[in-house]
Amino acid sequence: MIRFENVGHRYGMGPEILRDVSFSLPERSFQFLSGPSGAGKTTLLRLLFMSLKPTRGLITIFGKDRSKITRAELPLMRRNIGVVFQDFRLLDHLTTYENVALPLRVRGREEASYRADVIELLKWVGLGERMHVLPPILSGGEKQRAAIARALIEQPRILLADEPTGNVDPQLARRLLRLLIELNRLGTAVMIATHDLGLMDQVDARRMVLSAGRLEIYD
Ligand SMILES: Nc1ncnc2c1ncn2[C@@H]1O[C@H](COP(=O)(O)OP(=O)(O)OP(=O)(O)O)[C@@H](O)[C@H]1O
Repeated sequence: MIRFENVGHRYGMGPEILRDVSFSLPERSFQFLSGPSGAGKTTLLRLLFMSLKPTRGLITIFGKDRSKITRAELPLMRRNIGVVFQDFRLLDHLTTYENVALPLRVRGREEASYRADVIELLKWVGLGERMHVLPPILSGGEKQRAAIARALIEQPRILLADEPTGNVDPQLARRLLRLLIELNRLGTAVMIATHDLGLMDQVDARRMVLSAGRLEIYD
């Protein structure tokens, strides 16, 4: 589904942050991405989401050469990639329901065509009772689940989550992890970037570890 071959990245004239990174992400796979702070996890996620271009190497995303994907093609390609950012990026003036529905609204879909899907997804992440609340009133864990629902509303083939359990207590972190495992069971590939060793120990999944710009994979 996605392949990196000898990918390197540097910001401007700075040092190479990622070096000779090679891996493939199969359909329906589940993996953790870890490594010390500053190791390049967010950079790797940005390359996957196509918000950065690699400075060298080859990336193939859904069968297409990344270097040949035009700006005009990006929105359509990105519908296959759900992202949960570290800071959630929910819009405070929209309700939870409206935040989750936003990607569809932006695309010009009629509300009647998606309303039931948004409600079902909100119930699935456990926010059925919170859908008319504004994000500033949600708890950290509820915001996290709202961000996950928004990332999933277009039924992406892969979900990328950057430190999804960074701001929640261990019990909530376990619940979120169960949600992501269930999502994976239903067919979506999942990549979780995290420092949290305790979280990784709860699942027997592939570990991709970045250190000093290089990637080691433990299957
Ligand atoms: N836009 C940028 N311009 C220049 N340097 C950057 C930029 N973004 C990140 N870096 C540098 O690239 C390196 C890797 O950063 P990145 O955010 O990918 O690491 P990370 O593993 O996600 O870290 P953390 O776990 O702390 O979030 C760091 O040294 C960082 O300072």
